[in-house]
Amino acid sequence: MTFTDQLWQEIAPVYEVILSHGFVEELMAGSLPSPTFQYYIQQDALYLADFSRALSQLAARSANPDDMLQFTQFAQNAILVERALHETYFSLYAIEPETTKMPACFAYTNYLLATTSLQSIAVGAAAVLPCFWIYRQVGKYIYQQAIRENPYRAWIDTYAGDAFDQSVTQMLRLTDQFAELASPTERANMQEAFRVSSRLEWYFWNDAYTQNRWLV
Ligand SMILES: Cc1ncc(CN)c(N)n1
Repeated sequence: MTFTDQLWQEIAPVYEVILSHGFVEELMAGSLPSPTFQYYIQQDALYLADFSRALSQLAARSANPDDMLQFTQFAQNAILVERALHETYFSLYAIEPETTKMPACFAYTNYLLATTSLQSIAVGAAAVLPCFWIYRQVGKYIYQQAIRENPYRAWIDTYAGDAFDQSVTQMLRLTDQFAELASPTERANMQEAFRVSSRLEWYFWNDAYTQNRWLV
């Protein structure tokens, strides 16, 4: 069993509650209210800018030029590919970008930036891995079940598509390589980082579903 297989096994319960979350179920059925999706897409635009920054930090800190190139490509795609998806929905709904990060987005982006700048590259890679892997799995799961005329079809096709699939496979390979070189303590820190980000993925969808705002 690879290291990343072990990571997935540990967060399997988190993945199960993500799949049964109202946001994912309603997105799949095409019945998710558009204000819920608008909140999500506005927060996600803020998230992606920092996600890309976190990947750029991993690129800058890489000793190996191939790793540097790989992280740079991931950082670029987060802006180019996923932003194009966002722009589709921004113009469809005629909404403006949001400037305030709500609690889950705030927690998640700060966690990614802190981890990729202050921890080892291996731990930083484990922290960003759920952003790739969980989205691919959720995308494929929804793709298999969703009706064709789904208003969220562009979102579904992006995350269930081949291009995203390939980047996830590359990210998994990189993480397994880092784990091979890591000490037992560092591997434990990688597991913890993967767990925390996986939980924050759930919170991100939950904030959108509940339209959560700062209460104080
Ligand atoms: C919150 C979140 N996590 C992951 C992804 C996919 N990169 C995303 N767009 N947004």
